[in-house]
Amino acid sequence: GTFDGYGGRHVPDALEAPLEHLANAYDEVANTESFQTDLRDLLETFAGRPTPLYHARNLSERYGADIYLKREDLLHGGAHKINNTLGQALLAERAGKERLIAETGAGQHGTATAMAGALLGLDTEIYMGKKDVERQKMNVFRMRLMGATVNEVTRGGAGLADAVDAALEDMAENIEDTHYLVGSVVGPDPFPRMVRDFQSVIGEEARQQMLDRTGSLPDAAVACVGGGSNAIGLFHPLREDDVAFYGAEGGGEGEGSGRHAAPLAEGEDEVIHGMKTRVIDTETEVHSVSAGLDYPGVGPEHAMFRAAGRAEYTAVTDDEALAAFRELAETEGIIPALESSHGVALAIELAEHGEHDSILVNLSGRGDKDMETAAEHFDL
Ligand SMILES: CC/C=C(/N=C/c1c(COP(=O)(O)O)cnc(C)c1O)C(=O)O
Repeated sequence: GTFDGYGGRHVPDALEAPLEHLANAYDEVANTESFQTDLRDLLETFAGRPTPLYHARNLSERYGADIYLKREDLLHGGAHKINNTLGQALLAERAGKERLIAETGAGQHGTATAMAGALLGLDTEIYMGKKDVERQKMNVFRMRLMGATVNEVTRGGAGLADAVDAALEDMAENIEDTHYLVGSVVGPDPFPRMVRDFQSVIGEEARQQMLDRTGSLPDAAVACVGGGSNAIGLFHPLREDDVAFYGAEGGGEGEGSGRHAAPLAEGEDEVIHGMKTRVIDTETEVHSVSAGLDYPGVGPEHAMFRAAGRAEYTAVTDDEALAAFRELAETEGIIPALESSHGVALAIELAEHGEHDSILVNLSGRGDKDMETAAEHFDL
């Protein structure tokens, strides 16, 4: 489970065996007809797949390029996270686990985990930084409404990385009856490749939809990058194609500000949360206006793509993301999540510079959860 030296399983010995067991269980079950049938049925009838590929005509006209949006914002729960939580929860159920735990920042992964837990009758506990509990209140309420316990994490920076730490500790203590449903392509093997496989439904659908709609593949694929799961889900099925990849990271308050969440564009090679990957440096304070990008590390497959020059990663600042958030709302009547707004901002920049004629953007989630934050920035 490595990606050209990135990834791996950098964990205490006590976790080696349980993770090897999970990896074997995944490899055995994931490709069986029965598992795929159950997962496909839930993705269709519970989550609402396939998601539309929307041609954003107004935005395309404004910038002189064909911009297509993959509408993961229309999924049940409002983001791509449900693709992964249904897959992992089905695995956990088959493994006889009685309890799900998860980390969350934007509360979308926490909500999607609570949905899967309620659906399959599994006890669910979500670890969420105090800072994020306060800025994603609607999602905290939704999780509790579905019977999940939301455990407010106050250690460290009370953010997403601290929630991951707390969840990893819980996993180590309760491995017998508990599955840690990791919310992005991060953590020790098998999590990055397992989450990638569950999110690849995005790129598989979008690839076929582009061919059916336009007769060809897009010149470029663009997605925001927090842990990296919606981006890798779009990129991975296209990795052999002649399609340029652009990842938009949380540039926070900008280069030199010392406050960002852009490990690929501005970090260094390090180990974090059981994986060798790119991490922001120790002098930088992890920050993003969007809770879902507010994480100091990133999936190892992206570190590999960056090192191989297969993808280009750009730090998109809070202000640039907020501007794109508002522009999409006004231009297309679609309110994106603040996370997804980073990808929209990068797509607009690419279109403006005339680098590509057709650009496919992953709209990873909707902005309902961000209304309070947006109201602090826009006096409407
Ligand atoms: C797992 C922690 C990340 C969360 N969300 C991340 C997120 C992201 C970034 O996560 P990745 O796709 O894994 O990079 C993008 N779009 C939306 C709508 C998100 O909610 C969460 O807790 O909901």
